[in-house]
Amino acid sequence: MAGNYRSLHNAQTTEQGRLVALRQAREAWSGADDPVARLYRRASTTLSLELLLGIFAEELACALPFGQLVYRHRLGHQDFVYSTGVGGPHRCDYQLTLEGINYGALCLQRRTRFHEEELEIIEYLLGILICPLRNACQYALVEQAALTDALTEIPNKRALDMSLVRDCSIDDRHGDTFTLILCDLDHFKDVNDTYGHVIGDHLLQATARALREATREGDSIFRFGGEEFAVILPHTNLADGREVADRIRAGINGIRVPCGNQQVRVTASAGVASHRLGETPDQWLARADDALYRAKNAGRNCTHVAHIIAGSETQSA
Ligand SMILES: Nc1nc2c(ncn2[C@@H]2O[C@H](COP(=O)(O)OP(=O)(O)OP(=O)(O)O)[C@@H](O)[C@H]2O)c(=O)[nH]1
Repeated sequence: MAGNYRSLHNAQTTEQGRLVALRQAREAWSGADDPVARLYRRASTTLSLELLLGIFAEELACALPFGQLVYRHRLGHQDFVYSTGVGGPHRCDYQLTLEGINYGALCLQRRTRFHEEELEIIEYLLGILICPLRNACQYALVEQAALTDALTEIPNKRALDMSLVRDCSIDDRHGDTFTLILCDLDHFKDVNDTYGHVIGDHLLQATARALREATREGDSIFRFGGEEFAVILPHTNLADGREVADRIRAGINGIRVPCGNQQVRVTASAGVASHRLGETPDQWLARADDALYRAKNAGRNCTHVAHIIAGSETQSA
């Protein structure tokens, strides 16, 4: 009995000792104020690549002076670039890999050369960065997939909604002109019914390419619904937006999808609306949709614009 009590007592003492040691280790770690402990702590607080690299740059700057940090990585179908500071003639480059997978390239530059012990510090801190960096890259890919249409590989309706909100507020704050084009393939149901969904899918993919070709780098294209696409043109007024819509429609008219001994082709209708100050994303979208509706009613294969004349809204072909 006495032996049992002693071993129970010893076990409790050991448990308590472990707990105290863990507590002390945790307090020492969370209270430590060196770049290594801080980088460990801070890097685990975010899945944002941009924030993570900002944290890394801050902690690295506490450990050694550098002029510029540039990080580049191809994430899915987008290039991600983070850059901070001003460069110099001396540089060190790192290819960041974990378990054989590439997680981008990081380059540090400054005016004086890097010493051996400084390179060791950089490599040590990169060793801490790599796991959180992998998590952030994977998160960015998931986020990208959630905003991308799987068939056409262009941004989807969710991405359009986010863009409309952002562009409305930029216009309201800075008076920048944004024009929205809604573009819908004509009688697309007939294409599917006559030639099958696979041909329909090829046409949708070719339409996304035609949109890309007819627009500029700074313009944004989206698959809005089944056979409906949207384009947002920054710094563009209604008249120029209309021209772009016609160029897009001409591009779509030029698509030929081979099916047996036939070439399947399609036309498109478009509705164009420029954002008005104070207008909500839904109101802006509704005006473009209304213009598109009128283009369809006018016989399709044409562009209609929404605009205001003396306080009342009219459409023009
Ligand atoms: N192949 C294919 N078809 C799709 C996809 N998404 C939607 N559709 C088809 O697009 C067609 C849209 O038909 P409607 O809304 O009647 O429009 P429409 O036939 O183009 O007629 P209008 O727009 O009035 O000219 C339907 O047959 C949908 O099945 C897709 O991802 N792939």
